Amino acid sequence: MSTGDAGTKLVKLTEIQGRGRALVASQSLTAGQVLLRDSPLLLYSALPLLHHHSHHYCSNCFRTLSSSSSSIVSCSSCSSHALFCNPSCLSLSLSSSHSSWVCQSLSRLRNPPFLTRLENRHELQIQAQFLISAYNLAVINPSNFQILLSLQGQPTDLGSDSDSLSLLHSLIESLSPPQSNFGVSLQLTAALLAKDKINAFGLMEPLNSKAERSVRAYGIYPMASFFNHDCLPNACRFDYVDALDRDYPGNVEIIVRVLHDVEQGREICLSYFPVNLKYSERQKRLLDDYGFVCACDRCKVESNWSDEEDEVMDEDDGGDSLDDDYDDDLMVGSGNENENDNGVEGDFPHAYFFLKFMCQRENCWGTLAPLPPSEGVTSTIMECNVCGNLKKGDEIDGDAVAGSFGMDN
Ligand SMILES: C[S@@+](CC[C@H](N)C(=O)[O-])C[C@H]1O[C@@H](n2cnc3c(N)ncnc32)[C@H](O)[C@@H]1O
Repeated sequence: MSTGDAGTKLVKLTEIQGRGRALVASQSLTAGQVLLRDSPLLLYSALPLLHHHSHHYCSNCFRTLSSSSSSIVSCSSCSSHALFCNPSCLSLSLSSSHSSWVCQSLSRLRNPPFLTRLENRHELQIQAQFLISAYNLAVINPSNFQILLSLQGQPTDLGSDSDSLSLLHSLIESLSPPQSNFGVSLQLTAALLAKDKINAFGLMEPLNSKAERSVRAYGIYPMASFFNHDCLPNACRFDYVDALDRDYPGNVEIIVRVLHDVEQGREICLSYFPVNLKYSERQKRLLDDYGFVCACDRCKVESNWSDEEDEVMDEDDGGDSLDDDYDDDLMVGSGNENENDNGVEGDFPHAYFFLKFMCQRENCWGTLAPLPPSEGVTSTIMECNVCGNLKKGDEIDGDAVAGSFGMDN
């Protein structure tokens, strides 16, 4: 686990009543500042077991393999199912994520009778790959496995799908995981799946011509797992999968940056999904997937909205979008008596957040954060954490944004 500046912890772990463990700023932070760089405890593929993709990734670092590269090597046992950028990725992986048990287990899952049980069940195939990585971690790195077990998530968080749990556990048992101090049990499998459900981050495919980005791999990050959720977050996370041109050593690290200045002692929160989702959807996802009722400032305001107002968030393109007309109606001075000092209507005080921090590219819905400050001076360039777009961010008054309702400055 690593934090932003060399040797300096910019966030500290604390306990907040009703929210569990949380990360708070241990000093004041400047907009765009990197407060955390985190490497995964474990990583696993988001692709189905038998995928027919035109391109492949390194099974160790998940970098795209270029067909013209002469350094690509494969696992001698499962050959083209596990390719690696170069011999060092291969040798690292053979003693860690692609141990002989993982290799044999994935090979068995790709064939009957295992595959038959998982056929057309994409989600179960991904969960099976997670469980193989997790039971492998228990053997190759017991202390990291212990950290995984200490993360939030109890079997009860899995909901009522006991059939999937039984199926996945019986698959794992029949793959005979190697002996570890933790054993193999239905309770452990259920606990692991709950940790995964609550804490996994998706590493996205870089945006290409497709309108939607897909997930390439999932990772569980020891420190980033402590960020709580807010529907108007003050930080967002970036990954730079396949990036070549950055000061960025790992392909699978995640980097968290603050959106605006944050004072010492403030909790740092991410949004667990795109910020444009409407109130009812956010509440449902947070309750179903994360087991809590969100009472953030934005939810308090939107809980008073009528169904029609909430629905407007979901109109246009048939998606979960804040449509352009809606922006105009609510943001430009309309002479409404509920306007506050910033010219923002009283029933939509977070309008500035959307203008300043939501990517306006079609179907993107990413969050914009300033590039890291240089010598303490905030950058005027905003970077989208989904599409990577860079845009000049000074058209909107930053003080008005920070001063608007629900934002900590
Ligand atoms: C990724 S973990 C975050 C760290 C967690 N608080 C812990 O103690 O490890 C997600 C869990 O934190 C809790 N949580 C996150 N955001 C919250 C919020 N805004 N209000 C209450 N609980 C929250 C929920 O239990 C959720 O399932």
